[in-house]
Amino acid sequence: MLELSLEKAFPGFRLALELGVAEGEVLALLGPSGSGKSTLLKLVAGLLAPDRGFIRFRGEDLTPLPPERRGVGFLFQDYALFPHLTVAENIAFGLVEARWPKVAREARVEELLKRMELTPHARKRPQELSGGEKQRVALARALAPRPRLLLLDEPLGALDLRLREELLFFLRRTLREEGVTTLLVTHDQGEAFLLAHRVALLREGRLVQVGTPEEVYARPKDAWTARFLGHKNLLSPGESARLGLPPHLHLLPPKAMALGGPWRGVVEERLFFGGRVGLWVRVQGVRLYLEVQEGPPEGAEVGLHLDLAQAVTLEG
Ligand SMILES: Nc1ncnc2c1ncn2[C@@H]1O[C@H](COP(=O)(O)OP(=O)(O)OP(=O)(O)O)[C@@H](O)[C@H]1O
Repeated sequence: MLELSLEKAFPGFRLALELGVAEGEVLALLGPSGSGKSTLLKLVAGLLAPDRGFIRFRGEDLTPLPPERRGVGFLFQDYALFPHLTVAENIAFGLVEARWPKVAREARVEELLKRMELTPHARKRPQELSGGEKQRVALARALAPRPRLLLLDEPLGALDLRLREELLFFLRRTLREEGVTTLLVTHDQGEAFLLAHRVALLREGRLVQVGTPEEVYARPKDAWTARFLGHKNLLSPGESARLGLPPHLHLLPPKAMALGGPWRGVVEERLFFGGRVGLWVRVQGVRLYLEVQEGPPEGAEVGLHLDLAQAVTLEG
C-alpha cells in the first residue's frame, strides 16, 4: 500500500491531497494542464520536498529518503536515454547501479528485450531508433530493477497518434504482467481508462473524484468532471425541463440514447469516424449527441429513444 498525504505550495498554486494506492494497482492521475499532476509525481519520486505530509510505502516512511533510496522507477516526459550506450546497456543501467550479479542482469535484460519486442535492436544506439522504440527502451529501463513503485509521467506523450495507440496496449499488457504498483500521469481520459484500475481526477491541486474508470464515467461528481471525462450530453436546468426532467443539471449517458423511438429529432451534424458515426440531433430544442454504427444524413428526421430514467443529476 502506498499512502500519500501531501501539501506543496508554489506562488499561485497549492497542492493538497490524500490518496492511497493498493499493492499492484495502476492508478491514473487525470487532470488538465497545471492541475499538479507532475508536482505530485515529483513529490513521490523525491525530486521535490513537500511543505507538509508524508509518503508511506508498505508502512515505511519514504519522505526523508533521497530519490535513489526510494526504490522507485520513473519515466518522465523527456525520457532521455543515454546516447552513448546501446539499447541493452540502457536497460541494464539500473541493474549495474544496483549491483545485480552479471548472470541475473543478462537474464533480466533479455527478458525485457523480448517483452518489449526490442531484441532485434539490442545493439543499436538510441539515435538509430524510432520514437516508439525509444519509448519502449525507456520503459524497459524503468522496469528493469523491479522497482516496487513505478511513476510514469505522460508515458505516451511525445508520440504520434498511431504510435500512441500501439504503445497504449503494449503498456497495458506490460503493467499488468509486471504487477508493479504504478502512478501514471495523463491528461487523456481514454488513456487513463484503458491503463488504470482506478482514476484520480485532479483539479487545481485538489482531488475531485477517485474511482474505477466505470464508476467515475457513470457517476461524475459534477459538470466539470463530466465534461473532462468526455461526456457531451450535459443538460442545463432549462434543457432538462424541456425533456421532461426536473429543472436541474443532468447528464444523459450514451447508453441512455438510441436511434428509433418516439422522440422526434433532426440530425444537425453527422461526423464520420470510420468505425462509428457521431450524430448531433436536435430534439425539443435540445442538442443531443449519440454514436451509432451507421447514421442518417444531415437534415434527416429521426426517431430517438431516450431513457430519461438513466439521467444523472449533477452538482453545478
Ligand atoms: N518548480 C516550480 N516552481 C514554481 N511553480 C511551479 C513549479 N513547478 C510547477 N509549478 C506550478 O505548479 C502548477 C502545477 O504544475 P504541474 O507541472 O504539477 O502541472 P501538471 O498538471 O503536471 O501540468 P501539465 O499537464 O501541463 O504537465 C503550475 O501552475 C506550475 O506553474
